[in-house]
Amino acid sequence: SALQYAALQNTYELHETIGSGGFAKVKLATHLLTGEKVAIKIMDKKALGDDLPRVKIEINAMKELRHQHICQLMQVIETEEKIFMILEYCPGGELFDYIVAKDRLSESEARFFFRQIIAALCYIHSKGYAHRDLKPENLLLDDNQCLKLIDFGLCAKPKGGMDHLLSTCCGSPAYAAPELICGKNYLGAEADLWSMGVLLYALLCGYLPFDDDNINMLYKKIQSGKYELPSWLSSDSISLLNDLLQIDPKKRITMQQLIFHPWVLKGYSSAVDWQTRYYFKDLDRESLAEIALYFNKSLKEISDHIQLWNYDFLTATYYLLLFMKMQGKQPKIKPNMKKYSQFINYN
Ligand SMILES: Cn1cc(Br)cc1C(=O)Nc1[nH]nc2c1CN(C(=O)N[C@H](CN1CCCC1)c1ccccc1)C21CC1
Repeated sequence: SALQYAALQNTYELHETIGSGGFAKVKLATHLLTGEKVAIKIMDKKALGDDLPRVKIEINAMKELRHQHICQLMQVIETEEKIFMILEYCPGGELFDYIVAKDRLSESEARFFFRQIIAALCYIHSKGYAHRDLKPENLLLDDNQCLKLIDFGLCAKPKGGMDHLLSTCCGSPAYAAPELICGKNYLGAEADLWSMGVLLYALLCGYLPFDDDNINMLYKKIQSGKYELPSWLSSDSISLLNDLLQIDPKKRITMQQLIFHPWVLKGYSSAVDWQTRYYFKDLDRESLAEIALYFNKSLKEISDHIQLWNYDFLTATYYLLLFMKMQGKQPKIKPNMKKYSQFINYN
């Protein structure tokens, strides 16, 4: 009911549900000040139970990660019963559905997407995180064929850095690395690279390399490391799949080798440009000025507030104005929203 979401009053207008998973649902919404679409992930704290720590892990990770191929977290609202995560809206839906609709992708289209996936994971690993739940359902398309990675609820940031061993067995079985499913300690980055191999196979073939309705049979297939090579696969594709789907993580290709692999470079003049294009050293003055004007505050007051990055309504407004600018739109606050300014308590 409308009352349930008092926390979003005067700031977002909610529309239809666009996704529902176990303990959460995602609704399309409009950020009223800019008119921009956002996706709001709504979780009930009671229903979450002992999954609540996973949400905190996801929120803390997403606050640290800013990259053109990661779905941007813009605001977090916590009430007695609910947690709301306001995230970037991706109007293209899941990569999973895109592959299903096309049956399978051509080698060049698979390469176009796989280079984006490499960029996202290379960036995440460089920040000390492993995603651990890579699959086409967790890669969304925006409105110009760009992929955005989501669902960081299973990610790990080992205390001792990326060469620190992990032990939790998690993620989706069909994408899980052999060392992960047999309970050994493993390195997050190496497990992500295996999942990238499964993902690449899914892009190129339209089905999974290891699949079985019986979980134990599935595990045996994964641990065998044997998978079918359909006739349409090129020898370059076969060689890259072989490098990624190595059962022994120490024989598996590393991220540094992957970004220079011949298959990844084929048809491109440069290696994967994995660094983030989001520049936050200095804040964007035009966006700050727009906010200062609207709330009748000084540029310095707004700039100091945004620098706190406390993921309140102002943080979301700043992100959205910045994204509008990146898309070549005027970063403007809608004039007819003037009447709301006195109601909006933005933190
Ligand atoms: C499906 N779809 C179709 C169109 Br058109 C747009 C979308 C769409 O979902 N767009 C979209 N933009 N931003 C988001 C989404 C979906 N979305 C999601 O976070 N979607 C995930 C999807 N997971 C994949 C495997 C299990 C659940 C989700 C997580 C919990 C509950 C429901 C959904 C965000 C918020 C980040």
